[in-house]
Amino acid sequence: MTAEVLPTASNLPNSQVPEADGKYVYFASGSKATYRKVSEKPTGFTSIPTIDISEIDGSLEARKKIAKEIYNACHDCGFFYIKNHGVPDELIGETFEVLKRFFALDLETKMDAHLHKNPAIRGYEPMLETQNDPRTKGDIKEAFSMGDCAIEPEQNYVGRTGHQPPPHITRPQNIWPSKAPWWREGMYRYYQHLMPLAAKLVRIFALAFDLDEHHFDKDFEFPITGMRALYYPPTPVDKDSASVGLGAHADFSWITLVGQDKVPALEVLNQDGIWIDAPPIPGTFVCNVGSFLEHQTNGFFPATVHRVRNKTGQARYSLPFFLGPGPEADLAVLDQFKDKSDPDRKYETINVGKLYIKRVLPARKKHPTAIKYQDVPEEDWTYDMLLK
Ligand SMILES: O=C(O)CCC(=O)C(=O)O
Ligand SMILES: [Fe+2]
Repeated sequence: MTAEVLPTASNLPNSQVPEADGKYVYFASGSKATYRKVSEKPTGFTSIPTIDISEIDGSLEARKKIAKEIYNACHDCGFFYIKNHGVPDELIGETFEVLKRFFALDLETKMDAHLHKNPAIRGYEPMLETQNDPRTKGDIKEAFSMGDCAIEPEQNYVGRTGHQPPPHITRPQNIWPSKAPWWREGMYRYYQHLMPLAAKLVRIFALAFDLDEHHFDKDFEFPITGMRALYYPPTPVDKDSASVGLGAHADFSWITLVGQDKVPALEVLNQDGIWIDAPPIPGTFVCNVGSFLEHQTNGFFPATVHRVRNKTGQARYSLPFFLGPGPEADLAVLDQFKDKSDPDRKYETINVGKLYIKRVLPARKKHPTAIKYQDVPEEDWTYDMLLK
């Protein structure tokens, strides 16, 4: 699934965007803009499978069955829904109520936790602050991100890892609004349920690859996580308008688990350049492969491109949970994928922390961390720049 690379979108006047003739679709890949040709004879996926994982704690045989289904879905589509995942519906419903309450707060209360105040580039982001698609004015959404932090007590670092946090981590990687303590509580309640579910899925992936179930445990001992609360106001979307909630992109994760409230807006790009809807299905999370897992499978599991366009006239809320290996992990292509899939790919081992920083810093050029290190050449960037 390689994309045809054309001139970057930012260099093109709108009238010349190749997508306008219906033959190409545009998306962001890493920090680059690129296009995919729309197939004349479609053969790609037309819907996203739903996988029942009720037996995720069951017998080895039952878990291998789930693993097989996930394997097929990841190869065919890069996306799948999971149902019977064990996270209570009430908890999910309550969490979305907390999201609505948070985004309805006055700007000043939210800006107290603006992500420019945090070196790890987490916290609150007001409307139009990111721009996944350079042809637009920016992404029409508000967001709040938090994630792994070795020293926030809620994350029980010592209990989970059996050792003390690294001594160089002296300040929290998350930032919270001082006037809304219930926000931190609500986000953590959900996080505490998603984290163990994500860990179980990592073991299912090991089974899917016919590896020891614990094969990836070391890389995920204290993984990089990101949880991003999102609010998309309704936007007018017509054929000629490029207005989007979140521009087309592939995720920078190993896997992502997205909780969606009731309003549909997520669209997934298939191999033919056709957008397939991924509406909310009650009681499910929609999951997708991110670029780390794509790398380890040599592209056999694609990090499928997706975008959000809220055309419904209603407010939409969603809550992706991004899981990646720990920053120290070095990811090689798994042996079984070396002769499969994309022959042009390089099999080099990638370091998670190094790749992570290369992805997040260029996307936030005005962030104080990006400014602080602007004269440092990219090859010298380290993950620890986000911790100081
Ligand atoms: O809002 C959604 O449904 C998906 C969000 C997403 O793709 C992302 O944050 O990477
Ligand atoms: Fe995404």
